[in-house]
Amino acid sequence: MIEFRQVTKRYDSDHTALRQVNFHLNRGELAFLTGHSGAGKSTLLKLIMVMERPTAGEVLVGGQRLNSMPRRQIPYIRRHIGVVFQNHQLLFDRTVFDNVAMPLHVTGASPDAIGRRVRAALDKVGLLSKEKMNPMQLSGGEQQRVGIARAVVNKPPVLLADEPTGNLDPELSADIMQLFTQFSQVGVTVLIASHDIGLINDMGRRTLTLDHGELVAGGTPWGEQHGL
Ligand SMILES: Nc1ncnc2c1ncn2[C@@H]1O[C@H](COP(=O)(O)OP(=O)(O)OP(=O)(O)O)[C@@H](O)[C@H]1O
Repeated sequence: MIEFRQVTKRYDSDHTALRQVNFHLNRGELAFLTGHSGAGKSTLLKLIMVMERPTAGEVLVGGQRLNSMPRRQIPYIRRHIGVVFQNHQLLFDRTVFDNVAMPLHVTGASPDAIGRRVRAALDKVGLLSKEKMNPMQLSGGEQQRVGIARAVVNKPPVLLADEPTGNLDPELSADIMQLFTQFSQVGVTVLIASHDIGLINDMGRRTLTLDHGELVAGGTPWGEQHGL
Protein backbone atom coordinates (compact mmCIF):
# COMPACT_ATOMS: atom_id res chain seq x y z
CA MET A 1 0.00 0.00 0.00
CA ILE A 2 2.91 2.34 0.79
CA GLU A 3 6.19 1.67 -0.95
CA PHE A 4 9.50 3.55 -0.93
CA ARG A 5 12.06 2.52 -3.53
CA GLN A 6 15.55 3.87 -2.96
CA VAL A 7 14.11 7.20 -1.87
CA THR A 8 16.50 10.09 -1.25
CA LYS A 9 15.38 13.58 -0.23
CA ARG A 10 17.78 16.51 -0.22
CA TYR A 11 16.48 19.94 0.78
CA ASP A 12 19.75 21.58 -0.23
CA SER A 13 22.98 20.37 -1.76
CA ASP A 14 24.86 19.67 1.48
CA HIS A 15 22.02 18.22 3.57
CA THR A 16 20.36 14.87 2.94
CA ALA A 17 17.15 14.37 4.97
CA LEU A 18 16.52 10.82 3.67
CA ARG A 19 19.04 8.48 2.08
CA GLN A 20 18.05 5.52 -0.13
CA VAL A 21 15.08 4.48 1.97
CA ASN A 22 13.36 1.19 1.05
CA PHE A 23 10.27 -0.26 2.65
CA HIS A 24 6.88 -1.66 1.78
CA LEU A 25 3.84 -1.54 4.09
CA ASN A 26 1.00 -3.87 3.19
CA ARG A 27 -2.72 -3.22 3.33
CA GLY A 28 -3.89 -3.41 6.95
CA GLU A 29 -0.37 -3.22 8.38
CA LEU A 30 0.24 -1.00 11.42
CA ALA A 31 3.81 0.23 11.83
CA PHE A 32 5.72 2.85 13.80
CA LEU A 33 8.23 5.34 12.48
CA THR A 34 10.83 6.46 14.98
CA GLY A 35 14.23 8.12 15.26
CA HIS A 36 15.95 11.11 16.87
CA SER A 37 14.80 14.67 16.24
CA GLY A 38 15.82 15.62 12.71
CA ALA A 39 16.19 11.96 11.62
CA GLY A 40 13.72 12.49 8.77
CA LYS A 41 10.35 11.27 10.10
CA SER A 42 8.31 14.30 9.06
CA THR A 43 10.05 14.34 5.69
CA LEU A 44 9.07 10.71 5.10
CA LEU A 45 5.42 11.47 5.98
CA LYS A 46 5.44 14.59 3.74
CA LEU A 47 6.63 12.49 0.80
CA ILE A 48 3.63 10.17 1.26
CA MET A 49 1.27 13.18 1.42
CA VAL A 50 2.98 14.65 -1.69
CA MET A 51 3.81 17.79 0.29
CA GLU A 52 7.40 17.16 -0.81
CA ARG A 53 8.82 15.30 -3.80
CA PRO A 54 11.82 12.94 -3.61
CA THR A 55 15.16 14.01 -5.04
CA ALA A 56 15.71 10.43 -6.23
CA GLY A 57 13.85 7.13 -6.02
CA GLU A 58 10.16 6.44 -6.08
CA VAL A 59 7.21 6.66 -3.68
CA LEU A 60 4.08 4.60 -4.42
CA VAL A 61 0.73 4.70 -2.61
CA GLY A 62 -1.86 2.08 -3.57
CA GLY A 63 0.37 1.12 -6.50
CA GLN A 64 0.32 4.68 -7.89
CA ARG A 65 3.66 6.34 -8.55
CA LEU A 66 3.54 9.71 -6.84
CA ASN A 67 6.64 11.16 -8.52
CA SER A 68 5.09 11.48 -11.91
CA MET A 69 1.66 12.48 -10.65
CA PRO A 70 0.43 15.73 -12.20
CA ARG A 71 -0.21 18.55 -9.73
CA ARG A 72 -3.97 18.53 -10.40
CA GLN A 73 -4.23 14.91 -9.22
CA ILE A 74 -2.61 15.61 -5.85
CA PRO A 75 -5.86 16.61 -4.05
CA TYR A 76 -7.34 13.32 -5.23
CA ILE A 77 -4.52 11.20 -3.77
CA ARG A 78 -4.64 13.23 -0.52
CA ARG A 79 -8.27 12.24 -0.04
CA HIS A 80 -7.01 8.67 0.24
CA ILE A 81 -4.67 9.56 3.09
CA GLY A 82 -5.99 10.47 6.54
CA VAL A 83 -3.62 12.47 8.71
CA VAL A 84 -3.59 12.88 12.50
CA PHE A 85 -1.39 15.57 14.06
CA GLN A 86 -0.13 15.98 17.61
CA ASN A 87 -1.90 19.32 18.04
CA HIS A 88 -4.97 17.95 16.18
CA GLN A 89 -5.54 21.31 14.41
CA LEU A 90 -9.23 21.61 15.24
CA LEU A 91 -11.23 24.76 14.60
CA PHE A 92 -12.49 26.11 17.90
CA ASP A 93 -15.19 28.27 16.35
CA ARG A 94 -17.06 25.22 15.02
CA THR A 95 -18.79 22.25 16.59
CA VAL A 96 -17.28 18.78 16.84
CA PHE A 97 -19.64 17.70 14.03
CA ASP A 98 -18.48 20.49 11.70
CA ASN A 99 -14.82 19.78 12.40
CA VAL A 100 -15.24 16.13 11.44
CA ALA A 101 -17.36 17.05 8.39
CA MET A 102 -14.69 19.31 6.89
CA PRO A 103 -12.99 16.79 4.57
CA LEU A 104 -16.40 15.73 3.21
CA HIS A 105 -17.39 19.21 2.03
CA VAL A 106 -14.58 19.27 -0.53
CA THR A 107 -15.79 15.96 -1.99
CA GLY A 108 -19.25 17.41 -2.71
CA ALA A 109 -21.09 14.81 -0.56
CA SER A 110 -24.83 15.43 0.09
CA PRO A 111 -25.92 16.72 3.52
CA ASP A 112 -27.51 13.32 4.22
CA ALA A 113 -24.34 11.45 3.36
CA ILE A 114 -22.27 13.91 5.41
CA GLY A 115 -24.52 13.36 8.45
CA ARG A 116 -24.24 9.60 8.16
CA ARG A 117 -20.48 9.54 7.66
CA VAL A 118 -19.72 12.04 10.43
CA ARG A 119 -21.86 10.15 12.93
CA ALA A 120 -20.29 6.84 11.94
CA ALA A 121 -16.80 8.33 12.46
CA LEU A 122 -17.77 9.90 15.81
CA ASP A 123 -19.30 6.61 16.88
CA LYS A 124 -16.04 4.78 16.10
CA VAL A 125 -14.08 7.09 18.38
CA GLY A 126 -16.75 7.03 21.10
CA LEU A 127 -17.85 10.67 20.81
CA LEU A 128 -21.27 10.43 19.22
CA SER A 129 -22.92 12.16 22.18
CA LYS A 130 -20.62 15.20 21.86
CA GLU A 131 -21.27 16.18 18.25
CA LYS A 132 -22.85 19.53 19.13
CA MET A 133 -20.12 20.59 21.55
CA ASN A 134 -17.29 22.96 20.84
CA PRO A 135 -13.90 21.16 20.84
CA MET A 136 -12.76 23.61 23.50
CA GLN A 137 -15.17 21.92 25.94
CA LEU A 138 -13.45 18.55 25.46
CA SER A 139 -10.43 17.01 27.18
CA GLY A 140 -7.11 16.65 25.34
CA GLY A 141 -7.75 12.96 24.69
CA GLU A 142 -11.24 13.69 23.36
CA GLN A 143 -9.89 16.44 21.10
CA GLN A 144 -7.37 14.00 19.71
CA ARG A 145 -10.19 11.54 19.01
CA VAL A 146 -12.10 14.26 17.13
CA GLY A 147 -8.94 14.72 15.03
CA ILE A 148 -8.90 10.97 14.36
CA ALA A 149 -12.60 10.95 13.41
CA ARG A 150 -11.88 13.76 10.94
CA ALA A 151 -8.91 11.82 9.51
CA VAL A 152 -11.00 8.69 8.87
CA VAL A 153 -14.34 10.24 7.85
CA ASN A 154 -13.45 9.79 4.15
CA LYS A 155 -12.59 6.12 4.84
CA PRO A 156 -9.03 6.51 3.59
CA PRO A 157 -7.02 3.33 2.93
CA VAL A 158 -3.97 4.99 4.52
CA LEU A 159 -3.75 6.70 7.92
CA LEU A 160 -0.66 8.67 8.92
CA ALA A 161 -0.13 10.02 12.42
CA ASP A 162 2.60 12.45 13.49
CA GLU A 163 3.22 12.16 17.26
CA PRO A 164 -0.49 11.51 17.90
CA THR A 165 -0.01 10.85 21.62
CA GLY A 166 2.60 13.54 22.29
CA ASN A 167 0.45 15.43 24.79
CA LEU A 168 -1.44 12.51 26.30
CA ASP A 169 -0.89 10.42 29.41
CA PRO A 170 -0.13 6.68 29.03
CA GLU A 171 -3.71 5.54 29.56
CA LEU A 172 -5.15 7.89 26.92
CA SER A 173 -2.28 7.02 24.59
CA ALA A 174 -3.21 3.33 24.92
CA ASP A 175 -6.83 4.18 23.99
CA ILE A 176 -5.66 6.01 20.86
CA MET A 177 -3.44 3.03 19.93
CA GLN A 178 -6.41 0.72 20.33
CA LEU A 179 -8.33 2.86 17.84
CA PHE A 180 -5.48 2.73 15.34
CA THR A 181 -5.32 -1.06 15.80
CA GLN A 182 -9.04 -1.33 15.04
CA PHE A 183 -8.60 0.66 11.83
CA SER A 184 -5.76 -1.59 10.73
CA GLN A 185 -7.92 -4.66 11.43
CA VAL A 186 -10.41 -3.46 8.82
CA GLY A 187 -7.67 -3.01 6.23
CA VAL A 188 -6.36 0.52 6.79
CA THR A 189 -2.57 0.85 6.52
CA VAL A 190 -1.45 2.86 9.55
CA LEU A 191 1.94 4.55 9.98
CA ILE A 192 2.58 6.32 13.30
CA ALA A 193 5.57 8.62 13.82
CA SER A 194 6.47 8.60 17.50
CA HIS A 195 9.30 9.26 19.95
CA ASP A 196 7.55 7.27 22.66
CA ILE A 197 9.76 4.20 22.96
CA GLY A 198 7.69 2.78 25.87
CA LEU A 199 4.53 2.90 23.81
CA ILE A 200 6.25 1.45 20.74
CA ASN A 201 7.67 -1.43 22.81
CA ASP A 202 4.27 -2.12 24.39
CA MET A 203 2.67 -2.40 20.96
CA GLY A 204 5.28 -4.87 19.62
CA ARG A 205 4.69 -3.84 16.00
CA ARG A 206 7.01 -3.33 13.09
CA THR A 207 9.10 -0.22 13.67
CA LEU A 208 10.83 1.75 10.95
CA THR A 209 13.83 3.44 12.58
CA LEU A 210 15.53 6.41 10.95
CA ASP A 211 19.02 7.57 11.91
CA HIS A 212 20.31 10.68 10.14
CA GLY A 213 18.07 9.95 7.17
CA GLU A 214 18.95 6.26 6.88
CA LEU A 215 16.43 3.54 7.58
CA VAL A 216 18.45 1.40 10.00
CA ALA A 217 15.69 -1.00 11.10
CA GLY A 218 12.25 -2.18 9.97
CA GLY A 219 12.79 -1.61 6.25
CA THR A 220 12.16 -4.15 3.54
CA PRO A 221 15.44 -5.32 1.99
CA TRP A 222 15.68 -4.24 -1.64
CA GLY A 223 15.87 -7.82 -2.93
CA GLU A 224 12.87 -8.99 -0.89
CA GLN A 225 10.83 -5.99 -1.99
CA HIS A 226 11.37 -7.08 -5.57
CA GLY A 227 10.96 -10.81 -5.06
CA LEU A 228 14.63 -11.55 -5.72
N1 LIG B 1 11.73 22.45 4.40
C1 LIG B 1 12.97 22.16 4.76
N2 LIG B 1 14.03 22.82 4.24
C2 LIG B 1 15.29 22.52 4.61
N3 LIG B 1 15.60 21.52 5.48
C3 LIG B 1 14.60 20.84 6.03
C4 LIG B 1 13.23 21.11 5.71
N4 LIG B 1 12.45 20.24 6.40
C5 LIG B 1 13.29 19.47 7.13
N5 LIG B 1 14.57 19.83 6.91
C6 LIG B 1 15.77 19.19 7.51
O1 LIG B 1 15.72 17.80 7.19
C7 LIG B 1 16.12 17.00 8.32
C8 LIG B 1 15.00 16.04 8.70
O2 LIG B 1 13.92 16.79 9.25
P1 LIG B 1 12.53 16.15 9.67
O3 LIG B 1 11.63 17.29 10.05
O4 LIG B 1 12.08 15.24 8.61
O5 LIG B 1 12.96 15.32 10.96
P2 LIG B 1 12.08 14.64 12.10
O6 LIG B 1 12.67 13.28 12.31
O7 LIG B 1 10.65 14.72 11.74
O8 LIG B 1 12.38 15.56 13.35
P3 LIG B 1 11.44 15.92 14.62
O9 LIG B 1 11.28 14.66 15.41
O10 LIG B 1 12.26 16.95 15.35
O11 LIG B 1 10.16 16.48 14.07
C9 LIG B 1 16.46 18.00 9.43
O12 LIG B 1 17.85 18.20 9.42
C10 LIG B 1 15.74 19.27 9.03
O13 LIG B 1 16.43 20.41 9.46
